[in-house]
Amino acid sequence: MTPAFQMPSAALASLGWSPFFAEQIEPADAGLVPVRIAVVHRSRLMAETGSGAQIRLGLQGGGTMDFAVGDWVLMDPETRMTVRRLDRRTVLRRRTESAHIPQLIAANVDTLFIVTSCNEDFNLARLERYLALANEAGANPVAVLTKIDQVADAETYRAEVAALQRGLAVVLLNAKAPDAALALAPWCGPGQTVALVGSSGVGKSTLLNTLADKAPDQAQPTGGIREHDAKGRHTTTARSLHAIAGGGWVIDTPGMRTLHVSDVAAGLDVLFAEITELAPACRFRDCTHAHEPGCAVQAAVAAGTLSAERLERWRKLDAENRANTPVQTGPRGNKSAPQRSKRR
Ligand SMILES: Nc1nc2c(ncn2[C@@H]2O[C@H](COP(=O)(O)OP(=O)(O)OP(=O)(O)O)[C@@H](O)[C@H]2O)c(=O)[nH]1
Ligand SMILES: [Zn+2]
Repeated sequence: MTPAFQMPSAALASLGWSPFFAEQIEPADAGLVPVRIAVVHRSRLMAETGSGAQIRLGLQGGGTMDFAVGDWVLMDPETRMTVRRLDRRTVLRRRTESAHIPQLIAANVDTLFIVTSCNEDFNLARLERYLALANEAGANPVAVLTKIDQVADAETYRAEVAALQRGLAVVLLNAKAPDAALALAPWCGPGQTVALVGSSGVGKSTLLNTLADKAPDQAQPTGGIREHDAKGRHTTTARSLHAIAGGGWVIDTPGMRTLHVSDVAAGLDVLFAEITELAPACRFRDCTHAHEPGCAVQAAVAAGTLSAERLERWRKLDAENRANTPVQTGPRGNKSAPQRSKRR
């Protein structure tokens, strides 16, 4: 009935629609229209339709908690009610200290720009936290190092960051320079969705404004001119989907003070692949790579092929992840930290 389902229009494709979503359409969905969530407010949703306009979506009971910016939903075009959400290709989420349920950050993100500055914010352990999040989400991580104009030796950071994960792309830029968007162009383009994450003040809003090529009156306030609330926190906390000049979509996220890891076991395995791959050679299947005899990981440290600092950072993140991740099954329910996974 709706031609969009048989053959997605160019507009839908440029909005990020792909066979992954088209395959979820069932005969019973005839007449419904796919739209993409652009803003999630407490009690309402705004969506992009592919025609350039945002519309307000109605909800069939329940709040907006289960929706993330970037989600695809099927809408009844007459009532503009949300009928159902399509399965996500990727999903970024984090558990805040107080929340029992992981909070949704963004959905269907192809590339995660992990933004850090070459000055105060620069920290390998912090980058590893974001990498674990990206890996777990299924998004391709790209490390974006800003403020290269403020340090003398920006290039020296490149190799350190690239070594954090196999195949990791690293981009160095001045977020305020007009050519900043050019450096990120390989990951942007029609149908591509990127998200910006990182600490407060590293240049995410500056990059967003460059990418989205916004008129000054529509621009996201940046650190210099931003208002703060009574607690001294930034007031811009909403995340939203913005069109990128030249194609693609960018989702901004509020600056995160501390990213606690949880629910990222698979993400850590990808990040620390060199450790994950050595573990099967350890004598004990549940080796903690700390003091056990016959530990292949400790042997690699002794041989100089694995740095002790890297192993220590793995240990810390792995322990934090286990402590913060509730057990899904088992008689004790959500009470205890999981047992060591059997890696063999
Ligand atoms: N010199 C220089 N200044 C930058 C660069 N990137 C950002 N800034 C400045 O740093 C300050 C903070 O930048 P924002 O873009 O607001 O940082 P943010 O990451 O969006 O911060 P939150 O919104 O709090 O998460 C602003 O004054 C920017 O102008 C850069 O590459 N070089
Ligand atoms: Zn071991």
